[in-house]
Amino acid sequence: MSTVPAERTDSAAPVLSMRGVSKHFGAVAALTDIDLDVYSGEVVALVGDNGAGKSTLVKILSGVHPQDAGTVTFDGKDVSIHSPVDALNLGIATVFQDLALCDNLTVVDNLFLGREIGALRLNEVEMEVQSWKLLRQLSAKIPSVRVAVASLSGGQRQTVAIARSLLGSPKLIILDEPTAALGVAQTAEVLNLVERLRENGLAVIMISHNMQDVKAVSDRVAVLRLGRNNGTFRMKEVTTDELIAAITGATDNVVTQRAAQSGSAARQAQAPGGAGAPASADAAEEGNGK
Ligand SMILES: Nc1ncnc2c1ncn2[C@@H]1O[C@H](COP(=O)(O)OP(=O)(O)OP(=O)(O)O)[C@@H](O)[C@H]1O
Repeated sequence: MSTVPAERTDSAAPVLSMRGVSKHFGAVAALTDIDLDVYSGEVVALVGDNGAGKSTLVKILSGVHPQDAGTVTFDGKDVSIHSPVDALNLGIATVFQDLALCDNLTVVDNLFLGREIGALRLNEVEMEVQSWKLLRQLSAKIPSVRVAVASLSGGQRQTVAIARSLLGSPKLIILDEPTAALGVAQTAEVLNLVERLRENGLAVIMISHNMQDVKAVSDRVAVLRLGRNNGTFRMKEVTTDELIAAITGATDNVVTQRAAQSGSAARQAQAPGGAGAPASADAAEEGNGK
């Protein structure tokens, strides 16, 4: 298994940087000491088994839950995200699985719900023009913006939800299982859309349980296991088996090796004579590729 962490070495700063982020729910440690970087113009898949902490991480970034510890840096500034409005104002948009669309309203109405154009009298024409502009930018296949969202396919509904999140001009868009429950053609449509987001320079975090989708569209993949980082990999350099091993814990990766090595170094240092601790610590540093 690859033990090289996929940290980027280019000079651009990440748009999102999380360091040491932890979150407890009572006695449950949902996240412990999480680090995550996401750059503009890249898609990072966030994967992990059920209960690994993916939703909790996303909820911290979208202002649903505050973290207990750690820092979040967004667009070069340390930020505190106390509410969904804070997240949106910063430029972090999240499309949750339920999509939060109103089925009985049209595509235009859903896109502009709560931010209608026109103070006293709605400017329907302008909203329709803006809707088509937005959907064209995403190469979206929507038959008409005047049909009720209820009549659209799952992929088209996902498209409308993503387009809606773009109206606030976010820098980071988080997609929570965007292809869950979609057929083959609709999945392809949504994955194309994710590529458009990347082409438009957005940073994208995509939660997914589907390794095919992850491989198809991600630049990097961050694995969570039991609420901790369990490796970040460049998509081109990792096999599906390696990813599954990191998700299930079937194979140790650099993070768990490092923790084990630090533990054994500490134990050796406490042993009579204490020999070996510095060498083990060095080995751990080398193993981390630093
Ligand atoms: N509001 C909450 N109250 C109590 N415990 C919670 C809460 N939200 C999450 N947890 C716990 O935190 C841990 C991480 O859950 P989380 O939903 O973040 O995982 P996940 O990776 O998104 O899982 P899934 O893929 O099943 O959605 C789990 O043990 C879960 O039971």
